Order: sequence, then structure tokens, then C-alpha cells
Amino acid sequence: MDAGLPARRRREMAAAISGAGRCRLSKVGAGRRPPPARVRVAVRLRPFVDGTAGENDTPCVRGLDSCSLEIANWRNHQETLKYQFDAFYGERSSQQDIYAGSVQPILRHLLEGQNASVLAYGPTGAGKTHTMLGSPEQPGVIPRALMDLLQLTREEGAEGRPWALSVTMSYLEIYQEKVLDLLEPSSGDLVIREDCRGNILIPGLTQKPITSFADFERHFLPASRNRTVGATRLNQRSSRSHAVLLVKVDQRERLAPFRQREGKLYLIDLAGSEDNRRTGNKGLRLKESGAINTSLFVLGKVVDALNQGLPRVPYRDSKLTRLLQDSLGGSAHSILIANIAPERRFYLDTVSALNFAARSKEVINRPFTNESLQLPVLAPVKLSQKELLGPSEAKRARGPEEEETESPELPIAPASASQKLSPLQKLSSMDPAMLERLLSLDRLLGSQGSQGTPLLSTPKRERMVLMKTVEEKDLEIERLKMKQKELEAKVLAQEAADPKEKENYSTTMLRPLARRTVTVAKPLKKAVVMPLQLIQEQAASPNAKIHILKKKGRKRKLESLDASQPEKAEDGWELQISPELLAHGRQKILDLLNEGSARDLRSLQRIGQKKAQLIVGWRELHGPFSQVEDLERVEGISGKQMESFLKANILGLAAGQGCGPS
Ligand SMILES: Nc1ncnc2c1ncn2[C@@H]1O[C@H](COP(=O)(O)OP(=O)(O)OP(=O)(O)O)[C@@H](O)[C@H]1O
Repeated sequence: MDAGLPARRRREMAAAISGAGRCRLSKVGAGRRPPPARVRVAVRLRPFVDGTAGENDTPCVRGLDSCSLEIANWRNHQETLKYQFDAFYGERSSQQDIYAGSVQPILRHLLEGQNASVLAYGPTGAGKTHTMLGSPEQPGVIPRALMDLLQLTREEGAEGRPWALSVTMSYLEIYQEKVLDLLEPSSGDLVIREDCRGNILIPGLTQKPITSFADFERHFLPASRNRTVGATRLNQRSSRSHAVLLVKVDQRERLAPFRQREGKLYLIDLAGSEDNRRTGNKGLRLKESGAINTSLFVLGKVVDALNQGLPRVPYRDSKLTRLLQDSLGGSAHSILIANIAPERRFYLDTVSALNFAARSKEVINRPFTNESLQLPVLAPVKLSQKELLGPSEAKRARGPEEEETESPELPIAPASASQKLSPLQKLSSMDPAMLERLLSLDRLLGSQGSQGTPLLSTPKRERMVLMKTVEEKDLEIERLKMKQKELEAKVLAQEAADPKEKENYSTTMLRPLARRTVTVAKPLKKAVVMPLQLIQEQAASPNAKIHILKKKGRKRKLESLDASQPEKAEDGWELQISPELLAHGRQKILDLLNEGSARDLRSLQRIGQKKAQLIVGWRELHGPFSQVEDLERVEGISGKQMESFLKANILGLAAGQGCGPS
């Protein structure tokens, strides 16, 4: 990748061709901006609830049609305020109406590898939990969506269909600005991070594979009991936290090119905004309420910033908005269900919820397909080894505790899919580079109309022979390259020893075109490519003048490393490191960044103990660096530091003097 590109563009390109871990994830249609999808907003009015209505508590809001409603105007009693939304559900609407009208239509996007989210918003006691969770008699959005999604994935992932599908769930709450894992409450406060593609993730969050609704209930019901609820004057069972259910659908293509897709569904039951003059909250309840109101206030600021197109959207000002970064102004198909109560005593809360909902209508998301074109790393190597044993041995070898994989990073395919894909899983234990070559060879054979058996399904021995041939060809190319370098070195060494001989050599021996440097701006200067050995000698000599290519603004210019010595164009050697050598140096740095331990990294110039650890940490979280410039993404390493790091290391490593992993 061109180091001269602006950092932002570089990041975008990196995001398009690389991804978390070893996956090369790409946004489908990269280069083009994904089409916009407005956040859809529905309003649900709950009925009067027994026991909540006081004597003077008459309704202050009513529906007009399936999309609009009106509410009394407290400033002018002769008037009403009218609102229009994507959908309005009145007091008599059923759970099924809301689900079928507003939620079900977005589920299909998950199977396209896109993200979706459903948020229930509104004042305390207005019916958010009822809408999202419901009761056994009136199940809400969550059980209905899970039931349908599992059914859809079973159908789409059935044997004989092109994709194998697997579903996993995580469940968390944000309580007093802490992210708590409801499936594993002992985990403590978890951190929210963003990967290089802008996806929000929570390292360490438990992820349970689910294949049936019974599976889902087995995990979800006990976890729901872990959610923090408490009694307030306005709601006997008031949610004191924002609850987020995350359902991931992973898809793996069964045949070449073995694409992978990931769709995420967030189902969010927000805690209700609270007017503490009316809740009577004190002590802990008041503290909880403060955290809830603050995060909802930031949510309002985020929506306003998105609507006004402000350059800074304050996602990071609260955990809630940080987590919703994907869903608001991000990559998800989002639906906001604003719950309101009819009672007059909720009037101000209702107006404020309706105003928030109206502002949210204007927020534009850009959903894209999360698709990977990388090799079928289908399961951890541990699993592929079991697969290699064959189904019966694998069953014997597997203990009952291994029935279920709970790794956040490695979702597992349903049993039928993994059986069908077992030859691929065997391939997955190969060296990825080799497998990549094998795949391209396979594609090449395919494109040349080869009638024979596809390479990947040839028997093991033939495959090995073919792989060996590929390997030998590579070695041959390497040998030839080395030979060419030796010849060039010889010529240049002789030129250096006797400049008069130069002409003879230049007429009899042609230098390779790629190594010739044409200097248009300074025609008098000689641009000479030094052989590797000479570069090392020159670098070691105290009189040596070493020039490197340095990026300055948008232009590249030759700049002396030894600024104290004036340039002597005539009698000193002027070095220009060949692009190949620079690329070699960069590659070496990249290898070290990706493979070196913290100790190895410290052998690099400008990398101390702390930075080495930060690099290792970043790598663990985001996977390998796809280019040296990614170093800029590591916390605590600025663009400037990255440049000086490159300058300090590239030459040494290019010339083979630098350090390598010990
Ligand atoms: N559409 C509805 N039909 C019947 N009952 C409802 C409806 N919506 C809410 N309720 C009832 O109203 C009460 C409060 O609802 P719920 O707990 O869902 O509110 P909430 O918005 O989640 O409150 P909080 O923010 O305090 O958690 C509950 O008893 C619930 O069963």
C-alpha cells in the first residue's frame, strides 16, 4: 500500500482489505459508499395500567392513524401537538402487531451479513420491557425475533444450501457506566473497543452458541434474573440498567471462494428516563437514576450531532452511546420504538420522548455487508485435528464439557455443517500462504476451463505433489532473483573500483530497467543503486552519506540523514535505496510487528517496554498489522512517532543489519 496516501485513506483501504484476526474482511462494494438507510421510528402507546391512574389522571395523548398521533399542548389548551412517525401503535395494539410491523422486516438483513438493532426508548414505566421481553402469555420482540431468526438460519443453513450458518448470543447490561456480562456476572466491568473497520466489540464478553429456542431460553432466562431491577414510585419493577442482547449470525460458504459473513442483531431495552421530583428516588436509586439520565442525555446529544452533521459525534461520552455507535449513524438497520404512557402525569416525559423520537427519524445509517474473502479458517486447529480423526474417533475424543464452544472469537458451525465441511477443515490446518496459492491455482485451472477434478478435492497425495511443484517454482524464482542481485553487485563494485571502466560495462551489460532512476529535477546528479554489501559498508563508514526517501507533504524528496555535513554531489557516493530494498525493510518491520514478542519488539529503534506491550496488546485485540502504518492506530503512538520510527528502523532492517525475533 502506498505510504504516501493520506492516513485516513490508508485506514479506509486497510479497513477494506483487512479485518480482525487473520480474516481479510471487506465491505461489499468497497469504494462506493453504502446506500443510506434512515433510522426507522415507531411509537407505542401503552394502555392505562390498573392501579397507576389517579383520580385526575386522564389521557393526554391519542392516535390519529397508523403513523401519527396528537398530544395536548400545555402552552395553548386550544391546540394539540401532532407528530408523524414510521408507525404508531395504539393502546390496543398487540405484541404481534409491533413485531410484525416493525421488527420482523429487518431480520433478513442479518442473513445478508448486515447489522440490525432494535431499541426500546421512553420514560420509566411506559412499557419498554413489556415491548422487548413481554410475558409468557404475551411474548415481546426478543423471544419472537429469536424464534424467527433461528428458524430462518435453520432453513438457510440446511445441508445442500450454499452457506452454513451458526448463531451465538451475548447478554450484557450497562449499570452505572459499567458494562456487565449477564451471562457471566463475575467478569466485572468490561471494556468497549472498536476494531479497524469501525465495528464495536467487547473483548471477553461471553458468547453462547444457540441452535434452538430451548437453547436460547436456557441461557437467557437465568441471565435476565441477573439484570438490576428495583422498585420506584413509578414502576414496581423498574429496570435500573440498559440491557443489550447481542445475537450474531455467522455464515460460511460451503464451496469456493469460501466467503464468510457476519450479521449482528442488537436488541436493547433502555432504562427509562426519570424525573426524580416524581420518582422520589433517594440514595442508590438516585445515583442509578443519575447515571441513566446522563447516558440518555448523551444519547440525545449524539442524535443531535448526527442530525446537524457535526464533525464530532460524542459517542465516547457514555458507555451506552459508545456501544450504540454501530446502530446510530453507523452500519446497522435500526428501529427505535419509543414507548409512551397515556396518563397526564407522564405528560412532560411523553413530550420529551416524542421530541427525541422525532429527531431520531432524521438519523441516517449506512449498512454494509460484512464479508470475508479469506480462507476457510472454520474452527480452531484443535477442532480440525478432531475432524481429522473422523467422526467416530472425534466423538470418543470429545468430552461432554466440549459439546459447546463459548469462545467469543470462534463461533462454531452447526454439527451438520461441520461434518459436510470436514475436508475444508483439514485444509484449514495448512500453512495459510500455501493454501492461498493452492486456491489461486484452483481458480486458475477453473478459469482455463480445466475439465479435471478441482485441485482442492484431489486426493491428498496428488495435492501434496502439486503443492510441492508450486513450492519448487517459488524457490526457483527466489534463486534467480538472488543471482540477478549478485550480478548487479559485481558490476557496481567494479564501477566503484574503477570509474573509467564504467562506460565499458554500461555498454556491454544492461542494467535492469526497474533499477534505473531518472532524476528529472536534478539532471546533474548521478543516481546509483548500491548493492547490499556496499550499503552496509557505507553505513558503517564515518564519512558515509546516506540518503533515504522521505515523505514530505505530498512530494517525496531525497534528504540527507546527516544534516550537519554539506552534500558533495561529485566526490561522495549518493545512495538512493531502491524501492525493493525499502519494501524489504518495511516487510521485515511488519513481520516483526506481527510475530515478535514484546522482547523482540524492544530490539527495534524507538520501541521501549511500554510501547512493545501496547503493540502486543493491539495485535491480540485486532489481529495482525496489515501495513507498518497501522502502528499509528496503537494507543500512544502518534503519526509523527510512527514516521520517525520508520526512519530509524527501515534502513537497518532493509540492509539486513537490524534485529529480528530472537
Ligand atoms: N402494552 C402494554 N399492555 C399491557 N401492559 C403493559 C403494556 N406496556 C406496559 N405494561 C405494563 O406496565 C408496567 C410498566 O411497564 P414496563 O416495566 O415494561 O415499563 P418500562 O418502560 O420498562 O419501565 P422502566 O424504565 O422503569 O423499566 C408493567 O406492569 C407492564 O406489564
